[in-house]
Amino acid sequence: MDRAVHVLGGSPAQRVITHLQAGSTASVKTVVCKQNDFCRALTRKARIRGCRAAARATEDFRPKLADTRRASRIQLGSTRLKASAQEAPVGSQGILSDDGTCQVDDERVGVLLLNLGGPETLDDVQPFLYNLFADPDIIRLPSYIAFLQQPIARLISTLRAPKSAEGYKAIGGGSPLRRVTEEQATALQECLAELGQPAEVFIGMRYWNPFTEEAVQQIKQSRINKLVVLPLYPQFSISTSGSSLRLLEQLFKVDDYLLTMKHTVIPSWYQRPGYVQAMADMIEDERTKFPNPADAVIFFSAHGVPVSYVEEAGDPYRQEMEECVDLIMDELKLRGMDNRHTLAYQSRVGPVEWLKPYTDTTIELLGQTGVKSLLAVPISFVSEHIETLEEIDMEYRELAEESGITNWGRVPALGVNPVFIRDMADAVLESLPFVGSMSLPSETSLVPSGSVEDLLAAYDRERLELPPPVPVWEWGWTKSAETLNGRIAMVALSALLLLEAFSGEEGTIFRLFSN
Ligand SMILES: C=CC1=C(C)c2cc3[nH]c(cc4nc(cc5[nH]c(cc1n2)c(C)c5CCC(=O)O)C(CCC(=O)O)=C4C)c(C)c3C=C
Ligand SMILES: [Fe+2]
Repeated sequence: MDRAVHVLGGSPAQRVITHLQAGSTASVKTVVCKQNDFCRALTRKARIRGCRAAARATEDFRPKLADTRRASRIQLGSTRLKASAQEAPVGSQGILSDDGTCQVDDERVGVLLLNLGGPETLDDVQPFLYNLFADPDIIRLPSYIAFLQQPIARLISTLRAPKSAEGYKAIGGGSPLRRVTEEQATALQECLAELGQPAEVFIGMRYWNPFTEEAVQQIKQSRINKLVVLPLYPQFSISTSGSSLRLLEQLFKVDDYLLTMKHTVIPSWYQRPGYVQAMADMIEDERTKFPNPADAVIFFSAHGVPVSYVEEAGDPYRQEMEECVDLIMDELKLRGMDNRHTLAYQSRVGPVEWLKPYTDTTIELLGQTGVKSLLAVPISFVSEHIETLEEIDMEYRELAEESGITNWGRVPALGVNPVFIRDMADAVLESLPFVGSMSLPSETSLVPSGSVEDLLAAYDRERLELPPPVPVWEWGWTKSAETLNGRIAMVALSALLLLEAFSGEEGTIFRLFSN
């Protein structure tokens, strides 16, 4: 079958040569290259192969590349070398024949699991926190004080580290996130193989080992040419999947191999039937452990985000979370369980307002209103971690008991639950037809104006055929007075933090961040 080939530049000679070496027929129409030797190599290779038309066509275009290191899009002439874009990954094997056709084969599928990462030892806690707070998607500073991001991250991570370390100590001295994510990767890889789709599964953590940068190197080494990016967060948030995708975008933008690799993103998957079913199964199991299961309040506790993310920046997190809870409750109702339920947000950090209701105040309130049985369901994450093992199992359980709740239960995180893993494998299989390389010339930013819609569009040209895009979030200043007030507060906060840091006294800000 003839397939259109689009070759993007970079490490150019090698690419074209690889492209010309094996395989069979496809046609090449457009070549985007960064450097002149790309064209030179193409010419040489075409000559060696006796492909005169191709040699002439590429030679003709060489002068256009002279004096420029910027990418250029070159139409190679429709009759000699035909190509339309976005179908053949660089690195795929192909041969260019005299009529300018070249076939592409050798599919190497990869799945990149994105996750947060967590400190593995107590010594890792402060540097892990530094990486987290240095992320502009976690602490969003106005552009004119963006240069303070790193000093602020250093300060807050130092202030918070003792409290965080206490939590990690209580759960065995480190986060289980890496181990669980590795188990999930292995299970997913095995499941995909069983389903007849061999794929290599990689892990890219945002703030700790194994870092996303390493995953990306492994993807290159494995010469993956079809990549499915799967953030391990069921619901999308700017602060989690958004941040990881933004980092990935930066890494892709500066790497020619990755820039042209076919890939797609599954931005969120809270609505997938397998995930909903797996959650309902786990809730059903734990519910039966209560003396009177029908009385247990099903208490969904999600990791919070600052309210400004949702109300100013358009983060779809709260909406996706509420829909997710509704879907799980619908499933439980279908199974004959009509328990009362509630959703609250935990783990707030720092002095700003976070999504409400807060988990702690809701537990107290439920206790005050006479609730005796409570089943906690961690909803925003699929692995055990500090927020489930320490915050829910220890802090909130204690608070529940103090509030008069006598029967406590907690649904485990999904981990390698087979229904869940199978659903993730299905999600990968379903996304494969949408895998396509990026269409944008490499000098253009892949995230043109920081909107998530554009970000996803850049990652997946077929996005519109996938479930509807998440709403746009805006960067920088907006005109609303509230935003302005928020920004001013942030500047004031930064100033206070610096003042406290220099004075060496523990003031309000210290207490806010270290609690
Ligand atoms: C959906 C999940 C998560 C969202 C949303 C999220 C936002 C978010 N988190 C912080 C600050 C911290 N998070 C920390 C740990 C942590 N966060 C998540 C998940 C989400 N975070 C997980 C799974 C973990 C635990 C990882 C582990 O080690 O087990 C921490 C460190 C722990 C602590 O000190 O409490 C901080 C700090 C912010 C500011 C934020 C949104 C802006
Ligand atoms: Fe967090």
